[in-house]
Amino acid sequence: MKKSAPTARAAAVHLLDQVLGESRLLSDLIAGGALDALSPPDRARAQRLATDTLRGLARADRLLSRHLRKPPPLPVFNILRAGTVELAQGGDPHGVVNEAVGIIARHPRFGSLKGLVNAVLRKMAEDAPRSWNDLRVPGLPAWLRGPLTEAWGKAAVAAMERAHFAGAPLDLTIKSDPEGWAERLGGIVLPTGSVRLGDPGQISALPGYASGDWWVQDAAAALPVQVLAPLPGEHILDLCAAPGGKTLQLAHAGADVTALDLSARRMARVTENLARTQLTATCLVGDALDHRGGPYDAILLDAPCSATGTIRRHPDLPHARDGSDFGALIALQAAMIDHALTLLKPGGRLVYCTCSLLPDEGECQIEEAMQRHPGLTPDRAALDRPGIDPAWITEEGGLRLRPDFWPDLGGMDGFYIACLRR
Ligand SMILES: C[S@@+](CC[C@H](N)C(=O)[O-])C[C@H]1O[C@@H](n2cnc3c(N)ncnc32)[C@H](O)[C@@H]1O
Repeated sequence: MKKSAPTARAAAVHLLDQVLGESRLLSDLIAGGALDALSPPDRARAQRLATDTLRGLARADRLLSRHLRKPPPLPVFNILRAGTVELAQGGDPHGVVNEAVGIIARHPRFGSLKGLVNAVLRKMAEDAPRSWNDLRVPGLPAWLRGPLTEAWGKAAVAAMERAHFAGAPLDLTIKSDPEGWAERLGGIVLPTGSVRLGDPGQISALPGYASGDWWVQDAAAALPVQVLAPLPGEHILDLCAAPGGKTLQLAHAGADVTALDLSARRMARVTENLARTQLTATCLVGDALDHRGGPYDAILLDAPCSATGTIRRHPDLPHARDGSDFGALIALQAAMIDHALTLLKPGGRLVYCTCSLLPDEGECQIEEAMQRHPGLTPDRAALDRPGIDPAWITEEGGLRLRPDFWPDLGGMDGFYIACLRR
């Protein structure tokens, strides 16, 4: 018998099973082809439903707990969770309940629980739209909430949790004429020059995508290159480059860019992005710690990190991670800073950044690097850029960005950025 084509809802539930059951990240699952059997609009729907469900998981569980004596097996629970979130968002009860029942009916082990799914989701059809907004904003897990509260205080963490729950708009870095593109795409120009769109729909269908006039990049993620301030013809090493948003900025500024990343699969994205935007860079696959090139006028080190600054867009992260890899990442970041300094021209600049909210991956790295390397100094003047609030500048001379900043504009990713000179 021919297997029926997967639906967006079934694919979303399967993603949830893997994030919550196997601690897999959505980005890895999607890059590994998890949604390839779907049409582009269904792919977008499945991804949206999975991310919305992960964002609202605590609320969905709270509502469901009123009608479940104990948590059901994970695949059943996830169908109920996704259904509850869809219903809370105003999904058509008939369509949501029927398809959820159909998905569980086809499940090889839990098909017999279709009656439960039907009964509970019918109750959710009444409860969820009515009660959803009265429920508490979902909090971060203890492993992350603890260190963040220690660093930023309770009120700031509560504001971050609100920002995580609100999700993220789509930001674009524009080659030229941000005002014109903002008008064309129905967005706004942010104080730092990025263009922000509210509800963009299918990104690849937007004007300017195919012609390479812009690329997707959170406004905070666009700042490290603004701080580095590349000049035409400068030799610049982009040490952890993929998927390449910052490589594109450097190349667009006219720098002679060498872009390197450990992952061949992710580096292929850099090559694709360069081709689409008609920009050039030398692309290398390899370990940053083994790279022997230069000396370079400037180096951008966007080091691998906990990515805790990107939870607005990646609500799977708190569910799929537990912080056990932080120690190894912090050690790798320090080793990368030390190695990058060996590749820099005297007087050259190293911009270090991480999309992390943890001072151990930001402020502390820079303080410790300056202790290890006498003569290394923070370039505070480099942080004096349009749209950068002086209140974001830290004691040791870096820039701390948080998701709860720009609350009226829709927030920004969490980042730490410092420009060092030697
Ligand atoms: C934060 S991401 C970089 C994002 C990128 N700069 C951008 O703007 O699109 C970190 C990158 O570091 C890469 N990476 C991890 N370990 C590495 C290593 N030892 N050498 C080089 N790259 C590494 C990962 O593959 C990942 O692409």
